[in-house]
Amino acid sequence: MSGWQFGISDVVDITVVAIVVYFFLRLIRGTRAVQMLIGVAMVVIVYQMAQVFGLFTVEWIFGHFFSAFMVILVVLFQQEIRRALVRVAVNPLASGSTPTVTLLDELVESAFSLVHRGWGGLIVIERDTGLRHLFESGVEMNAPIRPDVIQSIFCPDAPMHDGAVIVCRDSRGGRVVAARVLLPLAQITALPGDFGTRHRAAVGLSEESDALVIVVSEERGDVHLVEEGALGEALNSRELHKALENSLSSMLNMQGKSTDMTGKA
Ligand SMILES: Nc1ncnc2c1ncn2[C@@H]1O[C@H](COP(=O)(O)OP(=O)(O)OP(=O)(O)O)[C@@H](O)[C@H]1O
Repeated sequence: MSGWQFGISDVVDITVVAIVVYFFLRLIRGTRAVQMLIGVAMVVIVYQMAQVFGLFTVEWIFGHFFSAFMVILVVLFQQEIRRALVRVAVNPLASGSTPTVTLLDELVESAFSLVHRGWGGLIVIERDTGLRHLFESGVEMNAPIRPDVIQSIFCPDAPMHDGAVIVCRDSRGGRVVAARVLLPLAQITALPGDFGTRHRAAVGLSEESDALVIVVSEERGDVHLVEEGALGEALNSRELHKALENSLSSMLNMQGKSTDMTGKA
């Protein structure tokens, strides 16, 4: 013990482990992975006790269980691992542009133009997590984000009204870069029973990425903003504008950029 030295590399070591544990716990908080983790912990405890008390057969069985442990962990936590990797693989170009007042206005007007027509819609706003892998399920396009464009996509008679549109920010505000995109669905238990697949798709994508999703309900005629796997309250246009502004400016994490969004000098 006397020869033990605590150096800068130990501080870095402990800090990195603490950060990894913190993000892991944050990632699995409130998910079924917590129950699975408790189950795994119980198996480990039983194995340790079998070793201490010399229970040969139990130790043998659990020893074989642990030889396949890594495979079991990957299978059990595949959803969480996928979500973590997608979040780590952030899009380095996405945060290069500022959401302008025009983008916020256009998003809000587009969503409520669907409400006024009694149509449903899903508008995904890409943030740091790249969503290009989802484009394959839909149709790539390059159109300005405007109420008439969004209406022409989500009109129930239009061939591309099913699925979601994806909006990317650019120097002029934002562009619709894909339509008719299929999103991953959240677990059926993630939402109250009166919400259907449109809302489940919004929650599903926001569980595995940092995208913001505006859901316009065809049935109820209300608008929700979905972020980090949580479906917020129904919002009016002012509330939606405020919520988008908050979420997009917190993503940029730069005070000065909110000036651009509000348009105030
Ligand atoms: N995986 C998915 N990805 C993207 N969009 C989807 C997905 N699944 C369903 N949708 C969209 O949701 C529509 C069906 O919505 P549904 O009525 O089942 O859900 P809902 O949540 O009750 O919505 P609403 O309140 O608008 O009725 C489909 O026509 C399709 O456009």
